[in-house]
Amino acid sequence: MSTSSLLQNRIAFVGAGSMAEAIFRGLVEQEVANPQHIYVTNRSDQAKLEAIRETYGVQVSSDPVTRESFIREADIVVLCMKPKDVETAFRDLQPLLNERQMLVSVIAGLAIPKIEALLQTSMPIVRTMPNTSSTIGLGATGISFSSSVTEAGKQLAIEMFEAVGIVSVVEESKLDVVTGVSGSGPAYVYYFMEAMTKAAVEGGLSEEDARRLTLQTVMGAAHMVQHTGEDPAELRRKVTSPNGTTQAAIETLDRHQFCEGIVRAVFRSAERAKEIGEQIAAPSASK
Ligand SMILES: NC(=O)C1=CN([C@@H]2O[C@H](COP(=O)(O)OP(=O)(O)OC[C@H]3O[C@@H](n4cnc5c(N)ncnc54)[C@H](OP(=O)(O)O)[C@@H]3O)[C@@H](O)[C@H]2O)C=CC1
Ligand SMILES: O=C(O)[C@@H]1CCC=N1
Repeated sequence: MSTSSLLQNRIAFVGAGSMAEAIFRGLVEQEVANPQHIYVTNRSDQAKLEAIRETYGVQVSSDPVTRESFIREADIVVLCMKPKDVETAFRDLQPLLNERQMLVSVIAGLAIPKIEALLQTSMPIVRTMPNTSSTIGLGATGISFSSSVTEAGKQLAIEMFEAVGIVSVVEESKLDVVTGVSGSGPAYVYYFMEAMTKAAVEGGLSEEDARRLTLQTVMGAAHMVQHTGEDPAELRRKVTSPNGTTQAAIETLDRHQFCEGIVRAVFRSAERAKEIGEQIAAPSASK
């Protein structure tokens, strides 16, 4: 029997896409929240909501009246829409919110002061950057808090994201870097896997062998870092015999600026998060 304090809370998800589903799935499967106290709403995709209700036993609605009462009654409101939909969504949300509620945002780049300005509120706000691996409980989430979040509120938010993986509490100014590292990060690993598989097939392996060998290599390497506690650099050294095959491969990666490419990608993602946040209009510009 779970003793989670989240169990006492009503949680409304505004947006029912991949990030929202990853989070409420974790809450339901880990039994840290009561499915009957989880409300899921979206803009228009009723079929998606029905599928969610059937799968997770949570309450769903895109009917405006029910949706409004879900949000008004919630203790925690989780903002899970795309940045491009923020202005419209926030306009509808603003009259439904009150200062005893806590807001949790997963929206890339959208800073806490901007959320406060758009919603004209000083209610407690938790800004997060999760990733899609939360779907299978292996998420990595960066989290930060507005000054009005209480210690109990912080614990609730941490508990929410620990239900789907690990959590690092960081200063808000660091959340864009978190976006570059772990928010977008799964895509870099998938891209690397695509390249490995392509090379394997070009080298004459079957698609199936190429995929199996690539997957096990990535999983094995990640588990080695976790289980041995050794630095990736040290583990790499153990694979790399002097003047052997791995050394030849790493030298080739270096000639193609592999490391620099990754570093630049992380910072470009972080920069893009900031741009996206800045492009969401301030209240005066949206009127
Ligand atoms: N995907 C990722 O890897 C990550 C995403 N994020 C952030 O998570 C957020 C959501 O991304 P993701 O889940 O991928 O997006 P999806 O497109 O999968 O889902 C977006 C959801 O928002 C709903 N929505 C749109 N407008 C409104 C509105 N006005 N009111 C209520 N609901 C609305 C959509 O409803 P409908 O379908 O009915 O239109 C849909 O359910 C983004 O802000 C993104 O920056 C953060 C970390 C990682
Ligand atoms: O690509 C994006 O904008 C979102 C945010 C982090 C991961 N995906």
